[in-house]
Amino acid sequence: MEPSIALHTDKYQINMMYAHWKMGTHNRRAVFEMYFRKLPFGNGYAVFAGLQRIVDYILELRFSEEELVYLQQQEERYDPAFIDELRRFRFSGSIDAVPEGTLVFPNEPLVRVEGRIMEAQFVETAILNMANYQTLIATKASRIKQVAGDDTLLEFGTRRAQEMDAAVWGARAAYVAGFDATSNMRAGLLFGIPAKGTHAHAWVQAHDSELEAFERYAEALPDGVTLLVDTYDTLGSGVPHAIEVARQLRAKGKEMQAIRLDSGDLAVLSKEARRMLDESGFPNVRIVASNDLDEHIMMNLKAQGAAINTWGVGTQLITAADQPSLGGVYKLAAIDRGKGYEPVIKLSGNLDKVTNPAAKSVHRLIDPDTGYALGDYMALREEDVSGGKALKRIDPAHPYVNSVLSRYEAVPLLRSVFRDGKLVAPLPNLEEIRSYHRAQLALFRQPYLRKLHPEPYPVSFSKQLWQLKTEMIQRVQGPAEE
Ligand SMILES: Nc1ncnc2c1ncn2[C@@H]1O[C@H](COP(=O)(O)OP(=O)(O)OP(=O)(O)O)[C@@H](O)[C@H]1O
Ligand SMILES: O=P(O)(O)OC[C@H]1O[C@H](OP(=O)(O)OP(=O)(O)O)[C@H](O)[C@@H]1O
Ligand SMILES: O=C(O)c1cccnc1
Repeated sequence: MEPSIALHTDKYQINMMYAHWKMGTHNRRAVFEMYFRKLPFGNGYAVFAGLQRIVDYILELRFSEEELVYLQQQEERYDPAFIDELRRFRFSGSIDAVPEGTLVFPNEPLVRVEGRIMEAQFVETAILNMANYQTLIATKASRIKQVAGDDTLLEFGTRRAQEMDAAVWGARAAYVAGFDATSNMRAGLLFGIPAKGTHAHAWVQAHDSELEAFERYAEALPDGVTLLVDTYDTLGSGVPHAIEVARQLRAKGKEMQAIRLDSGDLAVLSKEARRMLDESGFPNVRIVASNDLDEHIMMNLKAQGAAINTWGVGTQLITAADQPSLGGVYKLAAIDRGKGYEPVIKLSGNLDKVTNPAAKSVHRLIDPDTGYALGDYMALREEDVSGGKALKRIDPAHPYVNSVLSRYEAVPLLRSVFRDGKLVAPLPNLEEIRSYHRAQLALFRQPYLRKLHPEPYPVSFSKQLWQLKTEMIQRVQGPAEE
């Protein structure tokens, strides 16, 4: 039994919603922004993903009778009139977000939610849940894609994924970042991702001999068959038997597509298998490799001259094994308590955790001569950044480092998704997102993209944003003593 998704939230959101309602402040307008503070995997960029699911969630957001009954049973003993308020609850606010597939950087607002505080606060948990996971997996997939280059990438992670949602949305995030197909049929059906598969060791084990298993498989699925050759002895029996079946197929006018290696030294085995296939007249039979692969092992295998054309990547990708979470946060930036928006700030002993006040914009500044991105620029939302006037750029970590830029094109990263509860326009489809992502990569010089020790990409503040932040910090802290 799956109730609706409205209670996919932390209880404290309901409690804050209730307290606002009780105090009569629930209709105050507020602006929240989602961002992350630190890039995952030591990468130089992240790939934003998760917006499609956020949009689906917002469109569906309403409390079912079952959920309302459950709320009434809580120890908080919410007022029945509040339960009635929730019965009418719909998201009526506005959302601006960075398109999926965009390369994004620390501290930039990626999703901005504006509306009645009881709505804008409430959606925090679900938005973070979706954007954090999908952005993490898209970023991991992008690193793997960098190593794979033009080789084919298959997403094999479902069996090791953190349950069903992670499997399908992770498969989608991987596809956004350049994977070519997934083994998950449901992801194929839901999102139109090409679905591909070979066979398991069990198929071979279920027959009296490996050759018989291969023959039967090729008989059943003669078009584009891939045979798993490592059940018993990869070079001693698996590859020779696959070659024999490739010959039988050719006699019937068909071509075997590939063999798959799933254990042992993938460099040595792939090179030797390649030689055997080539010498037998099958230079077009591809070699698929799998076995706990990630971008590091793949790079190593390439350095060893492995003859692998297709990479099946599961566990390490779908669980983001080397960094299993992205620390995206959702923070209040401004609130209207009756006199228009007031910016708010949160201080912290940890300076990285001090928030950036006010509703903000973020623009990508492009060099009109080269077409390359020069840096991103965060400003107050009402500042005009498009006008082509000289921009003073302040490095927020080192404010004494500032520069003025006069020749640039400014591309706003946040695009309108919902206005007053209505979806502004349909989101791009998955193929459009993939090609947009490729175009995004092409905007960046290689030093920002390299996997190891990338050059930090500059994200600067406008003078007004910097002044507001410093003034607010001083105001909250009080005057410094001499
Ligand atoms: N030439 C290579 N260089 C670096 N890493 C490799 C090489 N060949 C395989 N690997 C990786 O090393 C790890 C080896 O795993 P392990 O030795 O446990 O596999 P295996 O014993 O051969 O196979 P399995 O345990 O699945 O039967 C895997 O992650 C694999 O992708
Ligand atoms: O290794 P991954 O990147 O997660 O890719 C998926 C793995 O799933 C299958 O293995 P299986 O579940 O049969 O387990 P095993 O090969 O590890 O024994 C397949 O043979 C791959 O090795
Ligand atoms: O199709 C395959 O070869 C496959 C699918 C999922 C996991 N491992 C392998």
